[in-house]
Amino acid sequence: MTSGGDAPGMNPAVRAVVRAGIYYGCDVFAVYEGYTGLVEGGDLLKKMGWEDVRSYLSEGGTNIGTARCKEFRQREGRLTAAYNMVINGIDALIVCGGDGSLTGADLFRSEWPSLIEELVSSGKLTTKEVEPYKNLTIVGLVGSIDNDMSSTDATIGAFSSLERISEMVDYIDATAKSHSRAFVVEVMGRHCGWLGLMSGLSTGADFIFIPERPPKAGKWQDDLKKVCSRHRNKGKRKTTVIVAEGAIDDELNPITSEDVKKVLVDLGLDTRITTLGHVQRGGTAVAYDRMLATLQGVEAVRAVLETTPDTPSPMIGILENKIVRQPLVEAVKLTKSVADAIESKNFNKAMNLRDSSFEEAYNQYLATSIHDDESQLLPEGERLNIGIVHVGASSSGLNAATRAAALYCISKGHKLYGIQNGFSGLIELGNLKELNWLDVEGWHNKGGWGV
Ligand SMILES: Nc1ncnc2c1ncn2[C@@H]1O[C@H](COP(=O)(O)OP(=O)(O)O)[C@@H](O)[C@H]1O
Ligand SMILES: O=P(O)(O)OC[C@H]1O[C@](O)(COP(=O)(O)O)[C@@H](O)[C@@H]1O
Repeated sequence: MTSGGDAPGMNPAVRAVVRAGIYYGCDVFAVYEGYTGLVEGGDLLKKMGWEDVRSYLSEGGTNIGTARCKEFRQREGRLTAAYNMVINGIDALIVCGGDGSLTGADLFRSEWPSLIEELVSSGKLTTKEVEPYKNLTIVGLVGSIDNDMSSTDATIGAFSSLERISEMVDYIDATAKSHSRAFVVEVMGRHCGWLGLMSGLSTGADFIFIPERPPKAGKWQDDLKKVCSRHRNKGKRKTTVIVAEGAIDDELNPITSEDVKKVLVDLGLDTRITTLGHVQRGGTAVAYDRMLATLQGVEAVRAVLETTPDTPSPMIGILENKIVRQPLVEAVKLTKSVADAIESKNFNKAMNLRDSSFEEAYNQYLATSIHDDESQLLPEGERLNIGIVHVGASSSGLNAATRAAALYCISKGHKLYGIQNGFSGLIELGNLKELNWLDVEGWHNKGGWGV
């Protein structure tokens, strides 16, 4: 089943589950339209063959449909769902969705014995019919563009969405640069700032607003102006500000794209708002999500086969590039504690709870966007002259890495020299070029090596 908001990679996940299930000797059913499929049953439960998922790897959205199903939130709905599962011979459920869908799945599992009992006592099913269905096995796959689930580094769809946002900001940059305009780009993510942070990092945005690190109420307007005018004074022709849809200030007041636009207009910048909306969920999955969904889909089937009534429901995650099984309930609980930390204004805790690299990524974003010209500078004696050299075949990302290194060096007072012509540049004098702030402007998305 796919449930909640669709995400690129859900189809590859379904394909992997269907094929791995068949490979391991299971009968595999697709539950169409999320939990609605379980509640309504009938044609919405369909046995799948190997061929039924052909071409799913490269298709966006979810072909088996998804929904937000009110009935499943009620015990009555879950009772009908249990009935439909038993009469179709289904004894395990793999749910690909966000924390809501996985919470529902775990509740369903914990209630299962009492639901079965009720189906027998009400005469809908006989003791013999329910005999093989004493327990329900649940496995969670996290499909969401928001990357808001704790205990996993990436959710299925998040990197595709990030890619889409970065592409769209690149497109917007053309107009921004041509007209010397400012753009406020609003991105999705519900209450999670991962898409906002990572797209800020990937597009070299001048400023970002994310819920986990809210700016000071009543002061952020001046800070935004300071940073944007500093960048303009350095010769930058465009201004990009990313606003996560859940952005707030440290008093928990929402910060909207309109609020941000007003500040930029006040600064004298010709400003437009682009709300990216559902293009962020559209299109085919990037290779990373296809790979993640496939590896995790296979692992989900294995987990179904290995789970016993005593094992906590697993959620399939990825940690430091390894596919892992995590206790689903714990992961959901941890995810909810981020929202609680924000609610109680404990923003440091919220940053730490996100995932191991969230805070680090935020600091690296700051280091490469130079929010402050002076405060990071090291004393004269500690400043270095550093060379950066590229040797071997060029690959994408070299300029982005050089830009990041240069901006970091500048913020600390080091000098970064680009060395031309590989190692031979070290031998021949005159191949050094000091990289200044404006030299690396726009290198976050330029191919080749600008040095
Ligand atoms: N606490 C719950 N109990 C039962 N079902 C739930 C619960 N939370 C969510 N669901 C089911 O999962 C569906 C998707 O949840 P939702 O929160 O909208 O999306 P997501 O899974 O992306 O977080 C809901 O429409 C509902 O059918
Ligand atoms: O498509 P809808 O119903 O307008 O929902 C929009 C929400 O869904 C998302 O795109 C994905 O969220 P979920 O994965 O939790 O469903 C959020 O970023 C956004 O807030």
